[in-house]
Amino acid sequence: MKHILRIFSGYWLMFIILVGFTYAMVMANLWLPDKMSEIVNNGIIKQDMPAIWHNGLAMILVTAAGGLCSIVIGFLASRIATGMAQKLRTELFERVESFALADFNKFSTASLITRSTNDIQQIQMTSILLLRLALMAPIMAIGGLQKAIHNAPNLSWIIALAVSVLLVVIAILFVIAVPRFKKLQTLVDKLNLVTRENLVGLKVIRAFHNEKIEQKKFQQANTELNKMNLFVNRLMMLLDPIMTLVMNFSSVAIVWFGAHLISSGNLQIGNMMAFLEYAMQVIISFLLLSMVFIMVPRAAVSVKRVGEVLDTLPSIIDPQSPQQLPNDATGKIEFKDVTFTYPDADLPVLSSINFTAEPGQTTAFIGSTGSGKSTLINLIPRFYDVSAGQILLDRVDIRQLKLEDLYDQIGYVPQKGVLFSGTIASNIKYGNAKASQKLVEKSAKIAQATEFINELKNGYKNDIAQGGSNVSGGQRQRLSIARAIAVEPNVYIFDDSFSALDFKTDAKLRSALAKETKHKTVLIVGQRINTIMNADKIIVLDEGKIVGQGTHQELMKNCQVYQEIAASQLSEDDLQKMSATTAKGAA
Ligand SMILES: Nc1ncnc2c1ncn2[C@@H]1O[C@H](COP(=O)(O)OP(=O)(O)OP(=O)(O)O)[C@@H](O)[C@H]1O
Repeated sequence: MKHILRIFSGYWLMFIILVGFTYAMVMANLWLPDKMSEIVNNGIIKQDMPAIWHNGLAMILVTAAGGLCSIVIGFLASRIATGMAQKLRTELFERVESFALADFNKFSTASLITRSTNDIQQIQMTSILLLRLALMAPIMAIGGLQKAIHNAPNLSWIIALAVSVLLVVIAILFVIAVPRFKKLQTLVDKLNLVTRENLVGLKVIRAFHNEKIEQKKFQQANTELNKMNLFVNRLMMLLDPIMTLVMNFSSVAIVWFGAHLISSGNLQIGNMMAFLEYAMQVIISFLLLSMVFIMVPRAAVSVKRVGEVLDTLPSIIDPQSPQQLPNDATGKIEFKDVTFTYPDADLPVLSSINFTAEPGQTTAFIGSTGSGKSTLINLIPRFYDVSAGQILLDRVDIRQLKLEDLYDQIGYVPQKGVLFSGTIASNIKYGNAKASQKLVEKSAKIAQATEFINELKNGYKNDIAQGGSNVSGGQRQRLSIARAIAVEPNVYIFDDSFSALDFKTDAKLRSALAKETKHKTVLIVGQRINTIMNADKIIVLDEGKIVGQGTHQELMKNCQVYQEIAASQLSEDDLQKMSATTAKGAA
């Protein structure tokens, strides 16, 4: 709630104006029945035409003023509520953007989407309702009650009875509906999750012909949501006939008992008519107030869900007193006794990792799947922080650096090429907005992307669709590599980033890259030995531990895990050729 109040405080002036107009509108509405009473008592009964004209004209003017106030209230309420919703959405988006990967795991992606769309929509709708009704209803109820009692005190019990019946009905609805509101939002989350999974995995679903199963899953989530929506809406709809009944019975009772009072000379017709109107105003006010009471808990669920995201502080942030990298920073990376455990996991994925990646050298990582290669290199851009030990960049602990300074040093190429909607050029410049066209073209050239870019109708200005879906996997990888080169970093991280390239392109790219990265620190995760065997240093991982470090030749001699990987990937012929080369090198 503190976030809502904080954002709301920016609209205090509009709110004060809204309160003023609300007061004026209610006063206008409360003034009208008295005038009508005067028309009946003094104009119609006493046949005083000027009184009818005079009061009638005044009523028209006041009605027009009340209508005008209502329009202004509607306008201000919408401005405040939609402005608050926009601000909330922005804050939520910025907070989610600042999350470390560990923070994301606290919420599912689907839930984050529901929270920033559906939940905020819910808050917006309730805010409009609150601003329009929650202020008006109490003033109208109290004012109407006062006026009604003033006009016909003997009939006041009818209002008390009608309001009591309404309150009992609303209390029952409240108790049944409120717990369902929370469930409703969770079901929207679930539907989003199924939809998202289906859209992302569409190709796989088709290929395995699992449309029926997926449709069933979706149907189930959809039906559950539908049932809950139906239940809640039906419950709320009950209010309508009950309210009509209460209002009609109240009118009949007022006319019935009022007629008796009139015939006994204790009440004038005009006062009874005014009482009737005031009674309706009071009943409607209570009804509006109760609607607000029902809507508020529903929005409160959404406020809580949005608040949970806003209250989650990003776990990886700039240090309080950041250190500077030395002026002669070269991109040397040192892992010192690094251990890492994923949040919520029991056992470490990496333990006692010690190595140095020198500038001007390529350090490669190899190991069976799940041995921790990606996890290890993901620690360098601080996607996660180490659980123990230290990672140093040019002798400075990376946690002591400003995140911006750290990212400026790193050119990261993920396993799966990710592009953003825009153009080829905007994607290459993604990490370095100031990159000149010359640098963009040079980066594309090294990444072996020039050939296919030149074939495109608009070249570098060619559109890239959302997620890069209009380019092939290999082209996406090449553009991701160009994007990293355009940053001109000191440290390159390639997380198995060459897997979608054909043999010829791979060779050309590596040779061009070698020239560009001559003085840089290059870290490569590879699945296949022949893609990393020329590295200056190969680090062999097994179950999160380093089991070998050295060149290909050294490891072939003294690292059993490496030998096993080599035996499983290379033919007898290759191995013999390699050992001959090794022997020659040794001699
Ligand atoms: N977000 C995560 N939360 C919990 N455990 C994870 C997470 N990501 C990976 N792991 C676990 O950490 C271990 C190492 O995974 P990692 O992706 O680093 O291996 P890898 O060597 O890169 O594998 P591959 O070659 O298949 O990509 C695996 O057992 C994996 O299940």
